[in-house]
Amino acid sequence: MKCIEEKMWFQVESSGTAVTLGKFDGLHRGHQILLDKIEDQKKNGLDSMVFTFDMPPSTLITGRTRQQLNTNEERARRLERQGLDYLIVYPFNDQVCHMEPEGFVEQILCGCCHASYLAVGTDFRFGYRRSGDAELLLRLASKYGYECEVVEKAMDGNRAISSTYIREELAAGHMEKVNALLGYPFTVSGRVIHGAQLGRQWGMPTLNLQPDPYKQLPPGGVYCSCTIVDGVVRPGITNIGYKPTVSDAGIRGVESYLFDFDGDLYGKDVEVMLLSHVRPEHRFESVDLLKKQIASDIAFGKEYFKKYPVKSLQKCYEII
Ligand SMILES: Cc1cc2nc3c(=O)[nH]c(=O)nc-3n(C[C@H](O)[C@H](O)[C@H](O)COP(=O)(O)O)c2cc1C
Ligand SMILES: Nc1ncnc2c1ncn2[C@@H]1O[C@H](COP(=O)(O)OP(=O)(O)OP(=O)(O)O)[C@@H](O)[C@H]1O
Repeated sequence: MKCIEEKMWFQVESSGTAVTLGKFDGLHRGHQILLDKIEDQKKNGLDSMVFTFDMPPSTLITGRTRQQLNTNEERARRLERQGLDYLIVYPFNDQVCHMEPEGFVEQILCGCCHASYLAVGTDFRFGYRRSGDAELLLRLASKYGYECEVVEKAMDGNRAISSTYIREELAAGHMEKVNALLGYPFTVSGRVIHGAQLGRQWGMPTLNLQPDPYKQLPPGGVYCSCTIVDGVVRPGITNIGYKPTVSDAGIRGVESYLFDFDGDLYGKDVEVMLLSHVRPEHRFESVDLLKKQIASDIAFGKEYFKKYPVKSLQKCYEII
């Protein structure tokens, strides 16, 4: 996958691209319909392209930085695994903000990206004050020589699936719902760092991650999880939080105990899939009480995985 980041003017080598546009935070089931559309255009000799911005457009306008379902790195990695040819992470600056919609189509989509096919959802907006929409893209199609497909929103009952909807469910810790809306398990990725090594002394070595500050996490607590280590999906149990019983550093981390695993993971890049909320994190009166509780969390997790098909997660990881 070719990634073009932070460049306002460029020319892709491809002579014709199939492009989908938007923020694509989460790459949820609705986004997946558009991704399938552009991949399908490969049969017509086009290269697939996702055109997105380096930060959500609302950030520049509201001045607030919102946490995301995916970090930009996670989004890029996922798209690359899916076989995308081009990822454009366009700078979202004042000049772009003030661009008229037709100018954007002519200069950027056609001029820089060589778009021959566009796929967007019905509510797609672009250009100055969001004045461009899917209808305009359809109207300009013959003038600029591209084909445009406008896709109906994928629904969950009577609510459209959107990144906003999924962020709400994630904030409530409803992992089953989050994962159903995404179409794959929500993951937190990071490099394994050193913890206080207490877990090892308790006979329960754990891997610790320091998640990206812009990554939205579910509420602190214990989750049944699977961790991808060197491409292998391993079941376990994860605590997200501050370890208040043993630490007052106030640093939120992600910590996983992998069942039936023994190995040195320091420095490795891993991904933790969060599958089901078990309980909130507590400050215990003593370390002994915490250890007892963790033993019971582990027993609970092992029971969970007797019912949950880990094999399907391995498959899901290999497909995406
Ligand atoms: C399944 C699980 C549940 C945990 N629950 C809590 C908790 O409720 N409260 C807490 O203070 N720490 C909790 N912890 C964090 C422990 O305090 C931590 O694992 C221990 O201090 C070892 O940390 P270390 O990796 O830095 O050595 C939990 C850890 C795991 C793996
Ligand atoms: N449920 C859906 N079904 C089909 N297409 C969708 C769906 N949701 C978004 N899209 C389309 O995917 C592209 C990227 O969407 P984008 O990420 O900007 O929106 P979103 O998921 O609705 O996020 P937000 O909640 O932040 O508005 C757009 O073309 C959009 O119209």
